[in-house]
Amino acid sequence: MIAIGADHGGYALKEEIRAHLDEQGVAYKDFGTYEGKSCDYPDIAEAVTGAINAGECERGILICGTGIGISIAANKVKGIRAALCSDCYSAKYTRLHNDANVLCMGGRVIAGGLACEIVDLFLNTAFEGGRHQRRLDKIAAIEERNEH
Ligand SMILES: O=C(CO)[C@H](O)[C@H](O)COP(=O)(O)O
Repeated sequence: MIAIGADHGGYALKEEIRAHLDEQGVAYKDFGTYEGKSCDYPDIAEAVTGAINAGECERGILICGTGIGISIAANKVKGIRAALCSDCYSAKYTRLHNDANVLCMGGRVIAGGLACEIVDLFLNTAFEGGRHQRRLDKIAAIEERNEH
């Protein structure tokens, strides 16, 4: 199960991605926003990352206007590795090397066709492990050391 969410800046792109996921037969849960009205991206980031950390969803897709604010918010949550992607190479390698569990995109930055290609790579590429696991362990250790 994939968690998906967007603020008003990402709403239109979220709807395009939902249609794409429906076509592909990918199961997802939509955490809003459910209309184009102004809302706050940290609330959406917290809902989607909460579903991942609760084990309800495996991975998430988050969209705001630039993708930046929502990725900053998502990366505040322990255990979340959120990657802002605007190209296919980054989407592939953030799975291979970073085991990213949240994909972030900018609804005011990229078009629907490219975004759907990015989503497919994010969902269908496996983590490589090996030396990359050592680096993820170091990221987790930073989280532990900076917990208050
Ligand atoms: O991209 C974003 C955060 O990084 C937001 O979508 C953006 O800041 C919203 O702006 P506005 O309220 O002017 O529509």
